[in-house]
Amino acid sequence: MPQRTGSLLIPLFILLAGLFASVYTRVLPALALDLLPWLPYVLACVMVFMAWHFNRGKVLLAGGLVLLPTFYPYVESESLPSSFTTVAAIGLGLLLLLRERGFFNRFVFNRILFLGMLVAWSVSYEKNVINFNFLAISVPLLKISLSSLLCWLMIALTSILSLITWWRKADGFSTAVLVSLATLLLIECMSFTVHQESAVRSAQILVWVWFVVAESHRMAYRDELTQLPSRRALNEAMLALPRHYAIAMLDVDHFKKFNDSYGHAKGDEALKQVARVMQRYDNRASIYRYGGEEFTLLFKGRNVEDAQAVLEQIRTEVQLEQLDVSTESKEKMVTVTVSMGLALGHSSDAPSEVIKRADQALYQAKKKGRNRVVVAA
Ligand SMILES: Nc1nc2c(ncn2[C@@H]2O[C@H](COP(=O)(O)OP(=O)(O)OP(=O)(O)O)[C@@H](O)[C@H]2O)c(=O)[nH]1
Repeated sequence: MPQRTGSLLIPLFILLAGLFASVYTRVLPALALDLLPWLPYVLACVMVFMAWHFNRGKVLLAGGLVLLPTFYPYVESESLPSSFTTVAAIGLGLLLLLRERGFFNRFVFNRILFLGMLVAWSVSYEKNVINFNFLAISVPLLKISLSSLLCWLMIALTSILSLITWWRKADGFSTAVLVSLATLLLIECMSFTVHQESAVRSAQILVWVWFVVAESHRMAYRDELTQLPSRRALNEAMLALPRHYAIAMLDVDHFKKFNDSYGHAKGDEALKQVARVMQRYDNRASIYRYGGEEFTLLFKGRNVEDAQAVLEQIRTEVQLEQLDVSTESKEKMVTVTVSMGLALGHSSDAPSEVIKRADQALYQAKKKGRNRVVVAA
């Protein structure tokens, strides 16, 4: 499934479930109806707890921002959108530009101060403490005030920014921001009752709870450098292998020398490049970073038959990829090569034994001169 579609699937499902639930709020028993308006706040507490537990300062800020419009009562339609919704939208957009710096530190404090300043401006404006008369004039044709037009323009700009960010990254955070913005606009534009709004807003907060859970899972099971599944994911996959499978171990040749010659950062780039080549074949094999400069490819079922051919293709493609190691004084492009060992497994074999045989075959490939694939006997 393409990454973009995949990233949207669960957040959209949560939002749709919230919308679906909002239709049925009428039939809820009286007690549930009394409790429903509190649900977003309870979920927000869960969100803040998880943000603290997983050290996610941006999630803490997002929690405050999505609740912000609830602190100001619904305003008349002619002054749509409320400045609180505008601040919430701008704040969510700004979060996309900021780096995650943890939950409790001076960065988060400064960010809260900045958002607090925006909120103070909004309150002052909505309560007529500050008054810009020219913002009240009506815009010809659109029949809305200049202030409403400016708010809409800022929301539109933020939405475009988040759409572009999501399109480029398709990561959990940009998806949560995008779905949150869509929910803010829905709540702003639809005439929801208090209970319907609570149901939809609860879904909006659940999207963030989902983000923290999914992100922690990703951190546990993905390798940070290459973004490939990690050794932990491999260990779990080994517990549910089919009857026929094959395991290949891949190792970058002379990698210590590469690091010593061009530096650790270039070494990291080389590892990412090798990972990218292997990912071209992720429909034929599951690919994992085993550790260091070693990777594992797991072939299952019918893919076992052409495992060797796939490994040969990977080997060829890796050595054709150029890597720029230029310095200020000298331009230089280099290539790396990889060696691989392949072992076939059967239901009677312990997977750890198959990995061991693949490792021995890899050792043979190194001994025979590297840049080759050896199949275990
Ligand atoms: N840049 C970078 N280097 C790494 C990483 N993980 C392991 N290494 C380096 O990979 C090198 C592995 O070297 P060796 O195991 O001696 O093997 P080699 O130099 O690849 O030689 P052969 O395997 O015999 O071809 C070590 O220098 C590690 O520091 C990493 O994530 N990034």
